[in-house]
Amino acid sequence: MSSDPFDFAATVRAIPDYPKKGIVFRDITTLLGDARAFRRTIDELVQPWAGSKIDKVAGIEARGFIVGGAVAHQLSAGFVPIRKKGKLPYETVRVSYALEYGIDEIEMHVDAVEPGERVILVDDLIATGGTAEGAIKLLRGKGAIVEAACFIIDLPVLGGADKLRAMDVPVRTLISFDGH
Ligand SMILES: O=P(O)(O)OC[C@H]1O[C@H](OP(=O)(O)OP(=O)(O)O)[C@H](O)[C@@H]1O
Ligand SMILES: Nc1ncnc2[nH]cnc12
Repeated sequence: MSSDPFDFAATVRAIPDYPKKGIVFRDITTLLGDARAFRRTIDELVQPWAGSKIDKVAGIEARGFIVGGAVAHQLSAGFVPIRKKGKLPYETVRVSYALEYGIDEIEMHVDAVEPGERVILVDDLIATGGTAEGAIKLLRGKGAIVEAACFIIDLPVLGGADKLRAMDVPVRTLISFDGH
């Protein structure tokens, strides 16, 4: 991997007032569509674990599937989908998580991880951390060891990364944006 600095933030598109007024939506489709940026993003996210034994990568629906699938391939690990409720076909475990307004639920197949397996959680973005916190509860509930949580984008003003660190999960992010 080359060590020249790469401006990851410049490859993410900002959409003001989407999906509602006051939110600046951080659109990663521009990063994903740029072959060099996508490659560099995945290389950079996995860098601390290159060569170490990670059993599985868990990705959160929907954008976490794209990033997590690539990370799993890169680490020669299995992939575990964590989905919004009602989407997985087999028996699941389910957890509620806080949204900005209200609550929702995410699920994982009961047999997706084995006790003691080393897992990295991946999503495109961490905001309040509610979704990732729920995913960590699902993984730990089945005995997995959550080695780290990785996100392309952090919105630090919303405190999500600090929330995960308080759960003893190391957090890796590549870009920080002010505001939300
Ligand atoms: O840290 P949080 O406050 O929990 O927010 C972060 C989550 O929000 C976004 O997903 P979204 O819920 O919009 O779902 P989508 O990927 O299916 O569009 C993002 O991809 C994360 O999964
Ligand atoms: N500002 C934002 N941009 C993209 N996805 C998000 N999920 C939560 N906040 C977001």
